[in-house]
Amino acid sequence: MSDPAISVQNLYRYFGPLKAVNGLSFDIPHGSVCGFVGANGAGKTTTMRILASLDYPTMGTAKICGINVIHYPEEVRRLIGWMPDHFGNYNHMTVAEYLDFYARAFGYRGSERKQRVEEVMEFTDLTGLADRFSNKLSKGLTQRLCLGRALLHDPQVLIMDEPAAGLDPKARVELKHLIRVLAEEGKTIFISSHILSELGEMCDSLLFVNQGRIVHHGDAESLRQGTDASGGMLYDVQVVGEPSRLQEWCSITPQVEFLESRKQGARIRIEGVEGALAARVLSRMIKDGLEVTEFHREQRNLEDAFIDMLGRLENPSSESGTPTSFAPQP
Ligand SMILES: Nc1ncnc2c1ncn2[C@@H]1O[C@H](COP(=O)(O)OP(=O)(O)OP(=O)(O)O)[C@@H](O)[C@H]1O
Repeated sequence: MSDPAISVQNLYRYFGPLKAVNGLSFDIPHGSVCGFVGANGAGKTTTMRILASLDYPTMGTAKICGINVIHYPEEVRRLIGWMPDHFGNYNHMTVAEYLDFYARAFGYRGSERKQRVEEVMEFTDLTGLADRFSNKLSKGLTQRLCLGRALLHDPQVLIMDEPAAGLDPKARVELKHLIRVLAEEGKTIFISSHILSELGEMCDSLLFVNQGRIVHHGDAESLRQGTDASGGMLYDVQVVGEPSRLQEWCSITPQVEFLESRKQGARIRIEGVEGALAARVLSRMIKDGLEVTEFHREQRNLEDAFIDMLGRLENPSSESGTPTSFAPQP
């Protein structure tokens, strides 16, 4: 059986006392797209930098297509395309010159180099901008240029750190399209992002990391369903008058949690997944004098699932599934 495209085993990276990566293990099969998700400071960039052979782990192993990144960084660099979250640019270098410079660094010569630069500009839709100064591009075009640079040597594995950060919706759609095309070509893509809804659409699997540890590895659908089953149902509730009354009511009512204020109400969670329980909660709200104008169930999205997961980590007792019962009121 062939080695996974990316394999990380018991990976640790300490910065003094700070455990930025704290025992990560995961495999990503060839030809799949894996989203790497976590709060700021969770250890994503550090992990990706190790995989890109730019940093050493304190302990553990990381392999690309079976090749150890610590022992064989040169070989690994031939296999990966690295798109960092921030990258340097040069004054007075056009798009074509910029790509040509990197193609030369990758060892391409003569007509092969020219052809490779043209192919990459075509793929990233930069051909019409070949003579533009590379440091004068919009954020979206700059990201496409950075992707082009990462693709010059036609790598099997792409590691992308927050490629969609700071992009407007149109540029995000364009980037997503390019990632989809690369995935269809069979490349393995490991991508970090804070925009979970977009990752859910394009990734075969999602890897959630918190404080340097993996808290979930699975597909987006199972995450939505799994969290749904244990994390209850979400409702949008609109009321007449002060929404703060609704918040107070939630704080004294078992099995109901206030999640966030909204213009005329709030988003709340009702524990359990039975419709009958939601009906009892609504009836109790009304009996308790809240003037409810709207009450409807909301679809859980990946952000909800992630926040829930973090909440359960911080408060493991809420995972037990044995909350105080919400008894029907006489
Ligand atoms: N070179 C370094 N020296 C000291 N601490 C570092 C260094 N690099 C990262 N850290 C710390 O390690 C932790 C993990 O950082 P990392 O950049 O990997 O997180 P991240 O998940 O990528 O966060 P973000 O989403 O904000 O980019 C953070 O607390 C960060 O401050």
